[in-house]
Amino acid sequence: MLELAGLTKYYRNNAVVDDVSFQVLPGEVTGYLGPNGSGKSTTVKMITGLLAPSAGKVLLDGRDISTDWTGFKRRLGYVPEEAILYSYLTGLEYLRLIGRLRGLREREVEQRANDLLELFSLHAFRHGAISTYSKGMRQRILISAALMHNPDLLILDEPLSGMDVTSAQLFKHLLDELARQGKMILYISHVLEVVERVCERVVIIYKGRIMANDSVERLRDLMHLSSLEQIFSELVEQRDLQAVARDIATVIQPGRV
Ligand SMILES: Nc1ncnc2c1ncn2[C@@H]1O[C@H](COP(=O)(O)OP(=O)(O)OP(=O)(O)O)[C@@H](O)[C@H]1O
Repeated sequence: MLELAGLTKYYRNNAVVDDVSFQVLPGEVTGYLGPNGSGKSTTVKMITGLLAPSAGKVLLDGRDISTDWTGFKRRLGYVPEEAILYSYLTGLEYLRLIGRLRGLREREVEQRANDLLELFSLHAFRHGAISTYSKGMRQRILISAALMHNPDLLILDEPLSGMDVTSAQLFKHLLDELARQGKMILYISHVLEVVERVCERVVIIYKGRIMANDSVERLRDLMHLSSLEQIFSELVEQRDLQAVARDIATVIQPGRV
């Protein structure tokens, strides 16, 4: 089990992640949902070791991950929000590189890289440079790379961005399958409909604080609302979007300055 315990990050005197605690259980896809700027990526950066927390800790199976980064990273598969890839490598070369860095045996590297490329419909493009790939293809390469070493913890930051409908459906089935195998999966998104379809449990964050942590079903029951979108707008203060849209349209009018 992955556990966040009182995780906090201050920038200057401002807590952008404020006492965040929740668990990611094996066999479940846990959604981490919040609007832009709510603190999702900052939380993920603390889990993956890219940022040091101001307070709190992250535990994997009861052990503070900062006491054994190497052991933790061996168990982690991470799909970052921004695709940072060696774009001059081909898809196959990239997966080989990742497999070797992950310490897989050469035969395993070849087998898994080719199998994943095939299953993600990238095999025909395996000898093309990643720089020539579309956004959706890059995303599928990133997901393949995260799966190469068969991690038991997966952290996926907006993994569907740029993916077409078929790839997205395949990905949803894949998450179900990986959860059934007992993996821990944390799925970060600001897209409500996606989280609702993909996750059993959802943690909602707003302005750095947890607003809700429950199963999608229970949240619906509690709030007597049918969709996560309605629940979300109940939980977090919504700006008057129409008024903001009107203001934007007004400020760009000629003759205002
Ligand atoms: N290095 C930094 N210095 C100061 N403030 C920061 C820094 N990084 C992030 N923030 C602020 O922290 C808050 C949370 O940002 P974060 O990127 O975690 O949000 P998010 O939920 O991931 O948003 P998005 O959905 O847009 O990716 C934002 O208000 C952001 O401006």
